[in-house]
Amino acid sequence: MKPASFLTIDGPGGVGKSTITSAVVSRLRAESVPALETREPSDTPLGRLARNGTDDYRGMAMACLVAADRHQHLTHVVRPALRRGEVVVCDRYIASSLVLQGIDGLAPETVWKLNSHADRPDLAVILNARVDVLRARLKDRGAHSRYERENKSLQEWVGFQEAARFLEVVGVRVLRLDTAVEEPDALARRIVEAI
Ligand SMILES: Nc1ncnc2c1ncn2[C@@H]1O[C@H](COP(=O)(O)OP(=O)(O)OP(=O)(O)O)[C@@H](O)[C@H]1O
Ligand SMILES: Cc1cn([C@H]2C[C@H](O)[C@@H](COP(=O)(O)O)O2)c(=O)[nH]c1=O
Repeated sequence: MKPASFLTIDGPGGVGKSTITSAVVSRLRAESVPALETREPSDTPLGRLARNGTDDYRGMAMACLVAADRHQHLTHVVRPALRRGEVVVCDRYIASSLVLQGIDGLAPETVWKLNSHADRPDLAVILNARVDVLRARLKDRGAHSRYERENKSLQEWVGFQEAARFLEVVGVRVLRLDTAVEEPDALARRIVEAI
């Protein structure tokens, strides 16, 4: 199997995506593997509009906004880094669209079609954790968005299990990890081993 160079990390709000993305990148760099840490929505004006706009944009409008940002991100950040030979580790990608835009009422097939020109990850990591753990982490840390404020942890927990199956059916390699039972460093080690 070819080593994964485009790695995405998705899962419910508060599951530990940002923590584990950083831990994976640190571990890769410690092993002298050049790695880029990035995220979606991206840190561009379009990405900021999506990240800060979850109260203003819903359904198809939000799905199009995050898909447009995804293309901007792929063109200006992800593909150039891959061409330089870096491993790209992206906090949130298409699985988040399948689940969150799904919660807004879109069918997975619609979201997938909208993202049909977006690069497929070499490895899609899907993090999950028991709903009580997700809720406790969000309560401690505070909500980042409408999805987290509206107490959607159960829907996200189910949604990411379904998204993992959907991605496997369309041929994406998926790694499922439970962040309620392992510490971030142990999870990062398992992800780097899977690369
Ligand atoms: N494996 C883990 N074990 C214990 N606590 C964790 C673990 N991973 C993350 N946490 C804690 O859970 C909280 C949420 O983590 P983090 O912000 O990385 O989640 P996230 O999935 O990126 O959230 P969001 O979707 O809101 O961006 C943080 O306080 C973090 O320290
Ligand atoms: C990639 C992606 C993101 N979103 C939304 C979900 C959140 O409200 C923000 C991201 O913020 P977080 O701190 O990472 O939780 O963007 C979305 O709705 N769909 C997507 O595909």
